[in-house]
Amino acid sequence: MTAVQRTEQALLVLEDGRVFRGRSYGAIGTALGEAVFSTGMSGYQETLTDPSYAGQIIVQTFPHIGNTGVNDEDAESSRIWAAGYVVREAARIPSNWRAQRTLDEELINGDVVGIQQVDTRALTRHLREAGAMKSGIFSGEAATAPIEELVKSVNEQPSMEGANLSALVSTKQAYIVEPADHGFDGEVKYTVAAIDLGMKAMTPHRFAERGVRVHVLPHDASFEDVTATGAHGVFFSNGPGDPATATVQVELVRQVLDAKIPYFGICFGNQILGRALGYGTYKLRFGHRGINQPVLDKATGKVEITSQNHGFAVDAPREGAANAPLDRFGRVEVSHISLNDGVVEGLYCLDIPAFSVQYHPEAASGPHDASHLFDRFITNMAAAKNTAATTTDSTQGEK
Ligand SMILES: NC(=O)CC[C@H](N)C(=O)O
Repeated sequence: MTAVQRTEQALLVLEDGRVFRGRSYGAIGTALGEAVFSTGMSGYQETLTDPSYAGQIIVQTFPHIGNTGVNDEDAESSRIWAAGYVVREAARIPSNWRAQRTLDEELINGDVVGIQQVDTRALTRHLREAGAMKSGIFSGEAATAPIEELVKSVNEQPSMEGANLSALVSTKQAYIVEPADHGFDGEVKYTVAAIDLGMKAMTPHRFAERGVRVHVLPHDASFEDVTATGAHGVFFSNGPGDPATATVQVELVRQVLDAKIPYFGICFGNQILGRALGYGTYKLRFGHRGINQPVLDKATGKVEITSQNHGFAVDAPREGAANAPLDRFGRVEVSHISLNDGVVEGLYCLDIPAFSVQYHPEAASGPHDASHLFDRFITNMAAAKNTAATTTDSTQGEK
């Protein structure tokens, strides 16, 4: 592993004209995206390769990044999806027995432009007050242009509000994740159809290790594609972009709910369930990103420390059960709320087998407090399977 001292000048430019100066990190050139901060103290490899970060420039609040290098096992997808990367101090020499490359090399290999030596505390305070905003990193030749020109190009990029990024990150082809390949050697009893809107690799793994076969389907899968898999339940993944643009997916979820097929959604999948039920979604000022986000489970009163990465949220009433705006779906409860700011972190349907969370129970990286939600989904699938079996038996009996 080579330790390179980087000396090229780099600039981080925000849409409001504020400029932070630093040194280059990773690839040299220009990166445009929405500047957001993440409070995770570890797990930078998983963060960078999480497809939900497409179109975003990540600012790490933890001041020393790259300490444990990068390995071939911890990536959450086949590439870095973050549009750019901002750190205070980049580790020059990683130290970990699993490290295979430096993070600097990995950013260069992925052609991801970064910046180091930035006062990330000042930057985070600014984003916290002013909100996530359009930004750009410019290094090498690109950093020599007049600041007004850089601010202009930052402002000309499309906004995250209204962005539909599912086609960009989703698998082009359906594929199957087999429990046997994930350490499970029992009988496979359940099949899940997982709609990939930018799914992290750990998610199908969490199903497979519990003996659930996962048919991963592209973002535009139809209801027929879903039923053709013989799925006992339908899962919608995390993913980048504005949930207000997920019209195709919202329609599919409504068909799934109408058919009373068990549904489980994570993050984008929570926002899509919210919209399918008739609620709106809105953009948060600066979002929740990190692996130390406290959430209250209202049913048990327990607090889960969770992994999160979202800039939008569902707008639903937080007190008690109420009929969904589309009342054919019956009663809905906001099941989880953020203990930092009261934002909706989960939805639970009382009359149909559907629930979702805004955070990441697959936890890669992050604490495993919420992994029991995968078991809850399996319980819902078991109940639906039993009901189907009983109905079939009694119909046969009547004949
Ligand atoms: N991780 C996710 O699924 C993010 C969902 C959505 N793109 C948001 O920013 O809120």
